[in-house]
Amino acid sequence: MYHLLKGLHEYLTRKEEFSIIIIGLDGAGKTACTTTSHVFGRTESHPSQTFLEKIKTLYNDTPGLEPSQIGPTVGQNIGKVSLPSTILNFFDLGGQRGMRSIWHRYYDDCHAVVFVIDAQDRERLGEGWEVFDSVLSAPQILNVPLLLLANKQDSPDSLSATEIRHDYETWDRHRREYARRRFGEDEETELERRRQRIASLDVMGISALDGQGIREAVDWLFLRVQNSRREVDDKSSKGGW
Ligand SMILES: Nc1nc2c(ncn2[C@@H]2O[C@H](COP(=O)(O)OP(=O)(O)OP(=O)(O)O)[C@@H](O)[C@H]2O)c(=O)[nH]1
Ligand SMILES: [Mg+2]
Repeated sequence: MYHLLKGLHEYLTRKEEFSIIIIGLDGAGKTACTTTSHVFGRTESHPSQTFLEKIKTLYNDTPGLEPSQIGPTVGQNIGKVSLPSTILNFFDLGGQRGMRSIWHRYYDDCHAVVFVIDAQDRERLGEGWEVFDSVLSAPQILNVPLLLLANKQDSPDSLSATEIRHDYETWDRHRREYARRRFGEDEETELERRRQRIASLDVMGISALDGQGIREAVDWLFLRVQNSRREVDDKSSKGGW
């Protein structure tokens, strides 16, 4: 009887779990972790305090670390945020060039993607957009909620979320014009698909250091993963798959 009641209680109070990956160029400010980094079985520790640590600090009451303790992520950092009905599992992936090739391994199982851009580093925006563009076009995550975060809003040199969106759209227009001159017209369906993806893209300004915008970003993720789960459930109950 005890086991039956325990099982029933666990069933009724169980939380839905979602996986969210945090990606972007090295130095964008994704990390924030005292958690361990797992590199194909090896375990290393890279303490730092930025986006992920700020989330953990705000939601889990764990204190963040000093910025001086930040180190580049090798592999991944993991953060778990427990909300009343939901658990969000964040996977912060290393953004150095050699690390980016592992991102796609997470695509199949993630429920949302966060791409962090350093809004104060104008020199690396172009490199950031090239990488962002390849993420945007990855077939496994075409229908997965995607949030672009313009980090480092505490810095007076930072571009705002609106300016960051504009910069990406300008970069994208130039890229398409260049490709058209070199290779001819893009396929219409591909163009339309990209247009829709970019039009529905949400861009938010945050500061991982002082915390501005972090709660709004987590709220956005919470709502979007719930909604896309509901859409999937609706489709499968209607035999849509
Ligand atoms: N001013 C300011 N600096 C920040 C912010 N977030 C991160 N930084 C700084 O940016 C640098 C890089 O931060 P990380 O969190 O290590 O960057 P990352 O994106 O995890 O980099 P990789 O692990 O190499 O992919 C550190 O020196 C941070 O202190 C922010 O919101 N504002
Ligand atoms: Mg990192």
